[in-house]
Amino acid sequence: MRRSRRPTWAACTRRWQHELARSRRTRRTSEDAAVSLLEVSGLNSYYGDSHILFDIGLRVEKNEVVALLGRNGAGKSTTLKSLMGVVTPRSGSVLLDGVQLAGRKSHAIARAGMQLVHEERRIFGSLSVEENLVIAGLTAPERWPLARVWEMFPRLKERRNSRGTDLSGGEQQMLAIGRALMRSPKIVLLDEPFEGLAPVIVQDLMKACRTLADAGQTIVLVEQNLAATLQLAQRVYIINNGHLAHEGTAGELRANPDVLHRYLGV
Ligand SMILES: Nc1ncnc2c1ncn2[C@@H]1O[C@H](COP(=O)(O)OP(=O)(O)OP(=O)(O)O)[C@@H](O)[C@H]1O
Repeated sequence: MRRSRRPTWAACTRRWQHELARSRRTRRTSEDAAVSLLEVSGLNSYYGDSHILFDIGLRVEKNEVVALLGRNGAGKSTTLKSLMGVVTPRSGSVLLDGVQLAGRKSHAIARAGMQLVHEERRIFGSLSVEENLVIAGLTAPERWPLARVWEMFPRLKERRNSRGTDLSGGEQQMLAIGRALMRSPKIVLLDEPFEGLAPVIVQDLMKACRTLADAGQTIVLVEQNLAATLQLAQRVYIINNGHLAHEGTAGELRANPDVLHRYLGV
């Protein structure tokens, strides 16, 4: 009787394998939960002697749209430029998918999977839409097929043979975003994509950004258009005089007139 109650060797092995698999599953889940796609901490940036960003910290999860809001001159664009290495932060950490990017050159940061769409768009005016896109993808380690950009921005497909200078402001902005996407980025930083565009064009572009977000593209958005921002973003950070002043979901911000008034003047 006593002997029959003892577990067999095979039963021990099965139990051990089961425990091992369970611990692996648990470990993978907790690691995934702990590490965001982008983790920024203690970021300090200067222009010459002027201290512009003070200990900025933020996180962005994969597939998330996160917005940076704040008054003019608050430091939003400088934050994007500091992430992208256009401005070299004096201290702090920028981890993309666990890789440290702070202090690296922009081209290395681009190769690591981050793309900044500048406010001034930076497209080649003398080249066609298609040429602009193909050139953008040339040196990328991975790239989107053109068909995927056409799918995201059907308007660009219609204008594929038009020169950059012949496009409307909204089309140029689509092309600038399309150029970033050609490099198959893990994260796209959009600096004021709706700036200077007519409301009807903003609606078109918003639709395209929504499609992009729904397709799982991770985005950090800096934008003055609060209504558009709160429609697109799931979470929001407010920067005030170079300091992080507020963090929350878009819904929480909408329901918080005090914060809206204090930091955004609305
Ligand atoms: N190249 C530069 N040299 C010196 N100071 C700069 C430079 N660019 C921006 N600044 C200053 O840094 C501060 C933050 O500017 P930044 O452009 O980051 O603000 P922002 O929140 O993006 O505002 P905006 O919406 O007006 O662009 C401002 O005081 C601005 O005058």
